[in-house]
Amino acid sequence: MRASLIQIAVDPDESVNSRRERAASLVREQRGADLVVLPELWPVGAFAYESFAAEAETLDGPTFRAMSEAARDAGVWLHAGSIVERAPEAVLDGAADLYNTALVISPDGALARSYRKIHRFGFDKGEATLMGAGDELATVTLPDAVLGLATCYDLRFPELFRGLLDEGAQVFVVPAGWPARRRAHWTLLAQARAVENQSYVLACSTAGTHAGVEQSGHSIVVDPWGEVLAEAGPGEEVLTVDFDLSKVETTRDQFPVLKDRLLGVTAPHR
Ligand SMILES: NC(=O)CC(=O)C(=O)O
Repeated sequence: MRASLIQIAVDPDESVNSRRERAASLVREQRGADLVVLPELWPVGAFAYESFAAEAETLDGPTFRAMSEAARDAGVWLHAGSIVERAPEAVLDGAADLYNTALVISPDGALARSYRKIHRFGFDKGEATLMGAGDELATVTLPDAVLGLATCYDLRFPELFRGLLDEGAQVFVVPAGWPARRRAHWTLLAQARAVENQSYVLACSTAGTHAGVEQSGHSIVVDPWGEVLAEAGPGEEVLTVDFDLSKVETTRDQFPVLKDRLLGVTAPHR
């Protein structure tokens, strides 16, 4: 499989519309990739809390439309990162208004799956205060691979990844707006999730600085043995990597730790 991770910069001197157009042209340049990945909340910036309500959109809103056209033009599967979703059910009493929602788009431009981030970042109160929590695991079956979806802070919660593994995931895709000051955790957690689940991890962060938070960049691709196959630098960059999906099965066969699980096993593993 060939994956391209678009580590787009989210500096505040660029408008959301301009970044959307730029992201769409970067996606169009990835023709030939099997999967293209954008980061978390790249239209607005993951820490730009004061802009969330104004930039919130529905699942068929401007980001989806721009990304859908770009995916179709390039003929690629696109994990379009996440958007601030304005939820249609918010009119119901007590339902959350906003969610941090990831979108996966098929090469014909259709929305194949959305995923509402389950673990909201609560350390600075922003996301956890402003957004609702998702409550559903999400996998997507591509022609060659089953993707498991997680977003940013989710990377710290191994039980989410075990749940995705039990639903058949072979490749975890993790868009993020990860802060540079915790970059050591980013790399370590991506490798840990890969090793413990004998799966690929494609983790795509934003670059740049917004709302006073320097973003880590350093998007990373880790194989099922925990080896780093490719890692970006700190700035805007497209990280393209070819990887062999059969390594998931060979790793699970040759070093069958997943067969030795005793606790919380909900599905058999080869
Ligand atoms: N912002 C996040 O979702 C996660 C994060 O910053 C972390 O360190 O974890």
